[in-house]
Formats: sequence, structure tokens, C-alpha cells
Amino acid sequence: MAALSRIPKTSIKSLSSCISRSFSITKLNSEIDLKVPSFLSHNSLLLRQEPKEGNIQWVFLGCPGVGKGTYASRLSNFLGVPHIATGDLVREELNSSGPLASQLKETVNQGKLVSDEIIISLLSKRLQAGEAKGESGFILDGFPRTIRQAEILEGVTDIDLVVNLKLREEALLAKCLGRRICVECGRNYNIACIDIKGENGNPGIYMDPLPAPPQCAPKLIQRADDTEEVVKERLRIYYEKSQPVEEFYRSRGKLLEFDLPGGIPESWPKLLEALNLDHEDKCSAAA
Ligand SMILES: Nc1ncnc2c1ncn2[C@@H]1O[C@H](COP(=O)(O)OP(=O)(O)O)[C@@H](O)[C@H]1O
Repeated sequence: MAALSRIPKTSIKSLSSCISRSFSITKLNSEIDLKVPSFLSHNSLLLRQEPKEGNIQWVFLGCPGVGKGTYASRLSNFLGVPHIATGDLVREELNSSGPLASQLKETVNQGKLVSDEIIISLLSKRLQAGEAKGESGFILDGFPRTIRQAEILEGVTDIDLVVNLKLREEALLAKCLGRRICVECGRNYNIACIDIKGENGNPGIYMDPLPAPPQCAPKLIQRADDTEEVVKERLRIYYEKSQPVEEFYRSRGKLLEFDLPGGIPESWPKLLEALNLDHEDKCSAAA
């Protein structure tokens, strides 16, 4: 795997506590002077983790429905690093009987972003649990989603690579509306068949549905936030709050833009190629 040798490693061990501590300092700073971002503060610089050799610390960006979860999860299996999706952490929490459940349900079902404080706390807990199991490295999906989250992350560790997945908006909406999830195993499927003709210089795009296997087919549900109205709101919020994160990483030379050429069979090998991962590995991972 050619790409791996280039990737520096950071200990996840203290990253979780660093993120929470850095966040507390951000809060303190913002109470004192809103104009000073946390990562510039003297205190939070002291918390910064130095990279070690070998780990993968990647981030997946992209609009709702683009397939961040699908490709991040495939790469996580391929590379043997955990896939951490903050959307999954939020859904676990809102389905629990915890104190945040009803507040989260309301926010998510309106297509709004959860507060940075809650997201950082959920992410820190997930990283701590991973640390206890000896995990190292990560592929983050759905985080960072605001410039503030990106600054906090940048202040505590080195992200090696940020993959920005892109797809035409008509396809995004159709994919969200067609998404189905198995309540038992949590896998995502899609009943939509996307066939968008090329126009005004934009290439057409064709994506087959992704049918559920017989064991999942009777247990499919739709996410409550995958309605047309809420998806449109999620897209609006993405353009307003999350798209600036693309520029944040572009200006740091970390952003890899990837236009999805079609469905998984077409896109997966091309993504591996773009990531400079070897053909041999490609065949075994695609199996
Ligand atoms: N980093 C984050 N910051 C704030 N809210 C988040 C974050 N990650 C997930 N969420 C919340 O969880 C919801 C679902 O997230 P996700 O599954 O990643 O959705 P999407 O399909 O829109 O990318 C979001 O609409 C938002 O309410």
C-alpha cells in the first residue's frame, strides 16, 4: 500500500482527552475574547500531540448523501483503521435513554447541526473507548463540520489527508430519499436508481440501486431526517457551515477532491487509485 508509508502516526491515546481539554480551553477563550481561536491560544498549543510513525488519520468531507459512510467504511476495512462517524454517534445517543436523547432528536430531525460541545463530548467518549481497545488511527466521517471543529482538531493532532467526495445535487437528494438502513446490522442500502443526463458541461451520472440481501430486506427503515424537506435543509446547512471546512484544508494542502464517477463498482477502484493504493490490495478489498 503505497500511500501508507507516507502517513505519519499520532497516538489516539491522549487525543480524546486533548480534544475535550482543548474544547474547554476554547470555551474559556471564547468567554474572554471571542476573536481568539483556541488553536492560537498559548494553553492549547501546549496540548498539541506530536505525530508518530505509521497511523492513518484521515477525514471524509462531503454533502449529505454523497456516500461518505460507504467509502469511509470500505477504506476502514481495507486499511484496518476504525471508521468513526459522528452521525452514528449522534444516532446512538438519540436512540438511548440518555439525558441528551430528546434534544438531539429534535435537532437532527430538523436537519440542524448538534452543538460543538455535544459533538466533541461524543467524539471524545468514542476515542476513549477505542483507546481502551487498543485502536490507533481513524477515518473520521462527518467531523469536522464547522470551521471551529476543524480548528479544534487541527489544534490537537495532524490530519494527514482530507478526502472531499463530490456528486451532483440532484443525485444527493435522490440518494438520501432512497437510503434504507437495516435495523439489525446497521448496514445502508439504497432503492434509488440514479440516472442523470449530462448537461451544461456536467457529465451524466448513473448509479444502480444497492439492494439489501434477504436477511436484511424485511428489517429496513428510513432515517427520520431523510425526508425531502429535511435533506434540503441539511444541504443548505452544509453549504453554509461545512463547505468552508473544504477551504480550511485546501489552503493547508491536505484536500483531495474526488468526483464520484458513478456507483460503488465504478467509484471504489478509482478512489483507491486516487489514494495511490495498490491494485493487488484493491482486488482483495473489493471482494
Ligand atoms: N460534526 C458534527 N457537528 C454537528 N452535528 C453533527 C456532526 N456530525 C453529525 N451531526 C448531526 O448528526 C446528523 C446526522 O449526521 P450524518 O449521518 O453525518 O448526516 P449526513 O448524511 O447529513 O452527512 C447531522 O444532520 C447533525 O445533526
